[in-house]
Amino acid sequence: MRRKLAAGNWKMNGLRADLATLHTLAERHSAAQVDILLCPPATLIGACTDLPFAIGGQDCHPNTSGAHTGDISAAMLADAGASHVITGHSERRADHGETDATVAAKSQAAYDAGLQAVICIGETLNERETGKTLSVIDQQLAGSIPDSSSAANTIIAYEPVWAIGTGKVPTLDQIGEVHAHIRARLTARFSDGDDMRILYGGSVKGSNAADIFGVADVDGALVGGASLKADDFSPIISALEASA
Ligand SMILES: O=C(CO)COP(=O)(O)O
Repeated sequence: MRRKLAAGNWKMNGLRADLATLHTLAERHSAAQVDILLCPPATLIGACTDLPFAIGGQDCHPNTSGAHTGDISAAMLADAGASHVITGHSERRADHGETDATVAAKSQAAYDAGLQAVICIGETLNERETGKTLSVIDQQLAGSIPDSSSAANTIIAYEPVWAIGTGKVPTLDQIGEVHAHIRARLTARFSDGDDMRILYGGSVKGSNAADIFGVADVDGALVGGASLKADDFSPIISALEASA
């Protein structure tokens, strides 16, 4: 049985004053029947460790240490109190030229430091409109997920690039098609592939969460904008609990 997961990705947002949001969420959801993961900017990880949620980084370097100014290793995230790290987010693939091989190396670094990786994949609008969605997903799954992945160390996030921050959401049938495809690939490749969680991400809101969580093989959400405010994230967590 896969436990449902509500994950928030704060991206490059959040100052110490915004931690109040997380304390409000903690008051409302400390006894949640689902897992909750928050990925604040790295500067806030240390200030989040007293919260009743899992805490994650948003990126890590593939190497364990060294001359990489401005980068953060997986071991540093773990040392600061994180248990998870997002790898291969489309914003990093686009802004920093990360390839599938980079994402696989970062995910392996996460495992080596004892972190779970939330590995992101998803097609662009052009790829969807030209009928390439499933082949892009196949390529990303094959290239971004290390052979050492398991349900214990890996969560997959399907985030169509065109749905991120746009208010556009695939139809439920489109989400279902991609999640079923990912599930089939995971079970074919990994002995515990049926236990790996697959999150949907891209313009998830309180108003569409229940419908999305009703789709087969959607084990939760990776939420950007709507995770920044307690009043926006809270209904998503509640919808996930109701679907569990
Ligand atoms: O990129 C996302 C989460 O990683 C999704 O962002 P939005 O929820 O803001 O669309």
